[in-house]
Amino acid sequence: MTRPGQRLIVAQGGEGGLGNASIGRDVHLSKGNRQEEVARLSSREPGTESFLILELKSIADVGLVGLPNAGKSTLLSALSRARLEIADYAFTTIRPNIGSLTYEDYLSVKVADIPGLIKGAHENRGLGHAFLRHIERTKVLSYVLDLATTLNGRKGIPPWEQLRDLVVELEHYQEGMTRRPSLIVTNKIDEEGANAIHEELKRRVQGVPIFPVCAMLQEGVPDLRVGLRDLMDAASDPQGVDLSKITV
Ligand SMILES: Nc1nc2c(ncn2[C@@H]2O[C@H](COP(=O)(O)OP(=O)(O)OP(=O)(O)O)[C@@H](O)[C@H]2O)c(=O)[nH]1
Ligand SMILES: [Mg+2]
Repeated sequence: MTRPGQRLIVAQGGEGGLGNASIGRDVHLSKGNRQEEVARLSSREPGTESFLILELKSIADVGLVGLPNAGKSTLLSALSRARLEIADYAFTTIRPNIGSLTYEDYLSVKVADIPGLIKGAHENRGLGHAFLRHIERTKVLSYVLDLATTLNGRKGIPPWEQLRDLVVELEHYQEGMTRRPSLIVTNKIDEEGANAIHEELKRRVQGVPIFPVCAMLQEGVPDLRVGLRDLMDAASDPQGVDLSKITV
């Protein structure tokens, strides 16, 4: 069900059968005749039964995907008025958050922040990839990459590998999912050395727009808002991320 007020019959009521109440009190029948009359009035088709498992799929326009700690929740807070839990450890977000981004012409775009994905999520590593159902129907994907994972001697996953891992996981979840209009957000551009990593990412990844931001200080966020809007409106010729266009 995808629209408010939508109706769906999940179990059909029975046909006929008027019940005892339909036999007037003033009708005097012998016991035998009464039973016959009750049977006659009650007999028709029984209703159907069904057992339902309902699964909620959030409906958002933009889905933020990224490794844990990339800054997805910080970015959603910067884009919208959502106030979210943000912390310096993996898997801070354990359920999806939705925030609204409103443009000057009052277009409101819903952005979903889901728990971080890691390589092997489709084999249930990390929190698994069940959360991807919440971004299954988004129009636009925004990959949030962390520029700081290898700075200051850290031994994290460089952003181009983060991107490749995310694309692989999304494709495992649903083939063709990464073909929808996409952009890349390179976060933590404020960190020393992040600019060079951002430049390297631009050399290694072709075909989708890349927006450097510092989600924490909301820098680069206005340009990102415009970029998201362009993809929503399909202003240019939007593309998804193509694995063959990532050099790792
Ligand atoms: N230097 C810097 N740190 C940032 C920036 N944005 C977020 N952070 C920090 O990165 C850490 C993770 O931020 P979150 O927004 O919780 O990251 P997340 O991607 O939602 O993480 P999960 O919910 O675990 O998947 C926090 O300590 C943030 O303060 C940024 O622009 N610059
Ligand atoms: Mg989070």
